[in-house]
Amino acid sequence: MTAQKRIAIFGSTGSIGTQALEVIAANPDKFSVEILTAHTNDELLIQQALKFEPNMVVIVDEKKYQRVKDALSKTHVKVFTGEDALDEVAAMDCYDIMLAAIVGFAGLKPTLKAIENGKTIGLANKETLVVAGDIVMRKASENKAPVIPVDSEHSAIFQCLVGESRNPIEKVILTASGGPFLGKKPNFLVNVKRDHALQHPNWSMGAKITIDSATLMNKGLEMVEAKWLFNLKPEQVQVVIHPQSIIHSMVQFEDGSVKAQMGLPDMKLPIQYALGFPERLPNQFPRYDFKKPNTLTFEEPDTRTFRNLVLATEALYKGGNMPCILNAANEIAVFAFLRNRIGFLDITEMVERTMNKITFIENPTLDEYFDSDGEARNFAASLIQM
Ligand SMILES: NC(=O)C1=CN([C@@H]2O[C@H](COP(=O)(O)OP(=O)(O)OC[C@H]3O[C@@H](n4cnc5c(N)ncnc54)[C@H](OP(=O)(O)O)[C@@H]3O)[C@@H](O)[C@H]2O)C=CC1
Ligand SMILES: CC(=O)[C@@H](O)[C@H](O)COP(=O)(O)O
Ligand SMILES: [Mn+2]
Repeated sequence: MTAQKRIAIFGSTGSIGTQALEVIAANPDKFSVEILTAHTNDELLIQQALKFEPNMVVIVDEKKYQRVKDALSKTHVKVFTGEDALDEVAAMDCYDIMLAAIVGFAGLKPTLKAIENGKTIGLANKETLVVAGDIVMRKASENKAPVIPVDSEHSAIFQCLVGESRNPIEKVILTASGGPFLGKKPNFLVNVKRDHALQHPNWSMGAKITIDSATLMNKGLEMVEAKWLFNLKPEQVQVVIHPQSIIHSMVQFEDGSVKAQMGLPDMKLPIQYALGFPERLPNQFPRYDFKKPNTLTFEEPDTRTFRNLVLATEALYKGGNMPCILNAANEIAVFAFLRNRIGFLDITEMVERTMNKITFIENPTLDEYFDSDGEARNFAASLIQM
């Protein structure tokens, strides 16, 4: 019997984090939970800690610390608080695999810390690679820290590449559902509100990524993520709309052969695959039924309407700090849209204006990525007050 893998879930109270805990609960002989972290959701963190009895938890919001500490006082769970605590526990010896499931730029620093300590990373947080993919992948290689994708498209590509290490990739084809506004035009999109944009047709996810799917920025971020994970040139990354989300992505090899990974849209599968890798673990997840009449369709993205895909492609080709700028502006814009401060189409407008404003750096240091992120956020935020 193989030893239990010791898991640290950064972002345990989110959509990915809670599904990861379901996977772990179903496989107690395979996994133990050592670290759980949350931003502000003290109640769920406490419940999770009482159930899984990790070594330690982090509640980033210092106002919630005492509540968590009191609630766990009769357990052996150590409680930490503050942003720096994420980096500190990421450097600890008590775990083997970090599931990087914090949303946004905030996930970058703890993930880098885990990489510097040679941990295996199950990477859900795509923003980490969008912001500083060159540094993250270089450090991962220097520290022999495997990065196993959790994002469904990248997990699909990773699965297609198993056993193909000698065979160059011609291109990868990322599938996109098209989101809730597939087929809609700007005259419709100008009026859409957050509640409609939060209705993803196939996946149940956190709010930020759900809005990104509706604007197609999610696929733009995933293009950059794919470049770094699989060491691709920008022209080797293609996007196709596949509204059913059954094919999770494809790899085309030099002989023209295309491999696809398929299944029902359920994030528990890529989460379980990353935690269990290289083993495939049995489970009771629902299966795709080929006997049911189903049509799988593919179409070109409408980039005249969903211009985020154009902006992200520009950032992908330009490189340097441009994807970091794109990401920062997008995070500010999505946050503002979720609070009804700006309209749906303003998201793209804000990202474009920020990309045109912030100084381009071809080979940024980590500090310069942090500076670019801060400058882009400030500029994007200044556009909201207008
Ligand atoms: N959900 C999905 O199906 C998929 C998600 N991903 C990616 O995975 C990541 C997580 O997504 P998802 O689970 O949907 O997000 P959620 O919003 O559901 O969860 C985010 C998690 O991060 C924590 N968090 C938020 N802000 C901070 C912060 N500033 N510092 C520390 N922790 C923070 C939250 O804590 P709290 O609850 O306390 O606020 C929560 O635990 C994203 O990068 C997303 O793009 C990729 C593919 C699919
Ligand atoms: C589940 C997952 O990986 C998401 O990134 C999903 O792919 C979003 O759907 P879209 O294809 O609509 O962006
Ligand atoms: Mn995805």
